[in-house]
Amino acid sequence: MATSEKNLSVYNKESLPNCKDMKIGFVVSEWNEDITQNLFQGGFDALLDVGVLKENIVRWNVPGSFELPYGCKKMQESFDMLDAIVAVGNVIQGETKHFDFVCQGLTQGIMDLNLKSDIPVIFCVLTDNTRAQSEARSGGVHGNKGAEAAIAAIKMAQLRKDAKFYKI
Ligand SMILES: Nc1c(NC[C@H](O)[C@H](O)[C@H](O)CO)[nH]c(=O)[nH]c1=O
Ligand SMILES: CC(=O)[C@@H](O)COP(=O)(O)O
Repeated sequence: MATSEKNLSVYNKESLPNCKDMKIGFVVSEWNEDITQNLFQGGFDALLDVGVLKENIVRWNVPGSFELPYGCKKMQESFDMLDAIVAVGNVIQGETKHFDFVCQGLTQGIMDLNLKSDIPVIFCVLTDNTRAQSEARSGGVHGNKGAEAAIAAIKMAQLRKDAKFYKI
C-alpha cells in the first residue's frame, strides 16, 4: 500500500500498551528544517496523546540526515534508559546523485544500529522526489510520518520490554 492510500497520522490508541513510563528520544536533522520540525511535532504530539510524559522525551539536533546514525548512536550511549529513539530527517532529490548516497548511508547506518544495539531506532526519514511530497507527508494531505514513527517507537519499545521479560 502506498502512502497516498493511507493517512500516516491515524492510529488505534486502544491497541497500544501503557506508555506512561516510556522514555523516547528524538534525533532531528536540521536540513529542510521546516519539514523536520513538522515531523518532530507530529511525533511529539502523538506521544503525549497516547500517554507518554513530556519530561520523558528528549531531543537532539544534527546538521543533516547523513549525521542521524551518529547522533542516534551517541544518544543510545548517553541515555541508556531510553526505550526507543526516533531518527527524523528529510532528504529531497536535487540535481546530482548526492541524494542516493545520503539516503543509502543513513538507511544502512540506522539499520546497523537496530541490529547491533539494544535500543530500537525508528526510521522517520522522508526520502522524496519533490518538496511537495515531503510537505504532504509531514502534516499535509497524507498525514504526518512523525506520528506514524512515534507509534512505531511505542510498539518497538514494548516488544523490547516483552523480549527481556521472556529472556531466561
Ligand atoms: N541534501 C540534503 C542533505 N544533505 C546534507 C547531508 O545530510 C550531510 O549533512 C552533509 O553531507 C554533511 O555530512 N541532508 C538532508 O538531511 N536532506 C537533504 O535534502
Ligand atoms: C539530497 C541532497 O544532498 C541534495 O538535495 C543536494 O542537492 P544537489 O544534488 O543538487 O547538490
